Amino acid sequence: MSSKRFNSMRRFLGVFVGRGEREVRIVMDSEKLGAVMEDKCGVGGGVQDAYGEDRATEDQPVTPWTVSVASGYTLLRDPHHNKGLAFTEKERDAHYLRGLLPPSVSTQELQEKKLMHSLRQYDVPLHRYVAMMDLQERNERLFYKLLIDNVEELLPVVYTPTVGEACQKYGAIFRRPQGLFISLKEKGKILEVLKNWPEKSIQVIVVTDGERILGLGDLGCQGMGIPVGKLSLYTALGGVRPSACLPITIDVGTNNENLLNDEFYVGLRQKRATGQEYAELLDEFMLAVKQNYGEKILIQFEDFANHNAFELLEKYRKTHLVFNDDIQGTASVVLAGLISALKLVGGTLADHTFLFLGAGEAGTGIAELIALEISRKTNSPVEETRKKIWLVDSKGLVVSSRVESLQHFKKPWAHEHEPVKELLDAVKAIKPTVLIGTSGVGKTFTKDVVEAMASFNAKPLILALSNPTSQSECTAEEAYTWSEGHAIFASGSPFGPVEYDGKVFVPGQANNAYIFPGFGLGLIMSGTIRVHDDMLLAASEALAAQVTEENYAKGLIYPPFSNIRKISAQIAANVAAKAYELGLASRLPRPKDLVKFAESCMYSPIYRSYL
Ligand SMILES: O=C([O-])CC(=O)C(=O)O
Ligand SMILES: [Mg+2]
Repeated sequence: MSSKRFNSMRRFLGVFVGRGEREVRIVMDSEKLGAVMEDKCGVGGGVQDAYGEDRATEDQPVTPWTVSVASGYTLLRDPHHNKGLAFTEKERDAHYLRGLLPPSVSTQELQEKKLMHSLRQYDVPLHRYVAMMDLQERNERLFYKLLIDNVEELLPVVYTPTVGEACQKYGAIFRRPQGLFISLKEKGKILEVLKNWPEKSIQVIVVTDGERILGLGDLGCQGMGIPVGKLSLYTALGGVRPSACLPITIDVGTNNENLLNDEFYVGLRQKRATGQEYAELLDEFMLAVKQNYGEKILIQFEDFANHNAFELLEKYRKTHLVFNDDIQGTASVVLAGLISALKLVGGTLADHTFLFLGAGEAGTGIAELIALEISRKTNSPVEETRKKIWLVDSKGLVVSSRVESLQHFKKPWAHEHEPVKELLDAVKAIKPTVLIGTSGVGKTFTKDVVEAMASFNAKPLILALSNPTSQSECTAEEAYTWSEGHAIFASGSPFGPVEYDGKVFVPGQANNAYIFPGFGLGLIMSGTIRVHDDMLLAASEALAAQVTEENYAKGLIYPPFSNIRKISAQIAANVAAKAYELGLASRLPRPKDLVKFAESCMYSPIYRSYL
């Protein structure tokens, strides 16, 4: 066939395939489809489509309606392949784009420059968020290139804290689905719902039921912003390709009266299902996910309320590759900060006394991992090492006289002590060297609390972890001012540098965003089938090792996010190494240099040539 004739055929060869009433047009391009790529990392792999994207593998054939090789106007509307003005002259000829674009040809760098310029025109953070979501829906590679190259500036836009406001207003800003909504209406049909998602080679799912979105409480179905944001970070920070990431929101109703009465609310208008009804939906979901994507699919639980978070993790960690970011990711990032802080405060972890405000997923998760690390390092039983760790909840210090009425996850922390109601009194009684806020309640580290910490510690370690910024236990400025410049401070939401007494302090961001992208990459690239607590310790150690003398000099206990891909590769390598050591990694033979391997697996957002 002459190439001219072939080209015109390619343009018009619309093949209709369908299942049931569903029909989708596929444009066949036999010249370019089918270059088999080595499935090197398990992160990409499979067959490349006409534009070099990774598609189905032999194990996971593409169902007919998902192959779409676009050209012309459709190509400009396809966010996975669109390059906008960066289509070259030759590409414009080859893909029927002539006349559909203005004459100027741009580079990806120039596009970035223009976008950063226009983003900076918006004063309202939510407007920047919406602009970034629009970009993601228009030109995915440019979105990731921009995010990777400007990570410190854009993380607070697509992630915490702005994503919190986006969830609160999700009904008003919803445009197009960025993930799957699985509600009680889909009970009995979840496997079918999963098949509706256009991408088939999914490697990581972030799922929420919206009951505890950051420190903002029950946002029901509007919690979708969280899985979407977390998975953007999986790609930007951890290098997992976007088409392998699936955000899911499970909607079992909401107890948030404001949302139930909001005419723009997008979720089910009913009170939350609980008990057996909830458990059955989750069971069906977990089963369907494994059935559809196989044993090695990573499921990250995010922002579930305490009672469900612990139960789901406990239940499914034996049968699935599951990771709870709020319990385990937060624990790992905080432990990393504590390990690196030892360089500034001296001693070993075992020499310190820890007091938490907040005894939920984050608080008890961190406490348990600290106890485990000390137990490993000192060869003492974890029941012993827990004794230097104290928790305060809404009723006061967690003590043994309260044990009967405590939720099960608080019981291990009910030590012998007389009852103490207020945080300030607990600080004075316990005299902790480290104070950690995980209660989701803002402004609880008062001037008195911080002053008390500074009165018996030369360098009090203060971590205000609750998100978003409005829920932070104190601000960076408050911590430095009230401790007269002595505090070592880090927070879950970002704060800018603070000048106190002629010195500039740079607060670190103790956010699980440091951990989960690299952690997930490590699991995926090694084909790990179960998460083990020792992998969390391995991730913490890798992160702590990335803090430099220059960072310490500024009071930082975390490395800057600008190096995050390098850091993620180190975390991934340490996690994978531990998985191999524990016999939980299925990719054999083990790659020799795991750091290099992790780097080689990472998705690059640089445009590909379509010629
Ligand atoms: O999303 C974040 O910034 C950290 C986190 O997991 C939470 O606060 O629930
Ligand atoms: Mg979370």
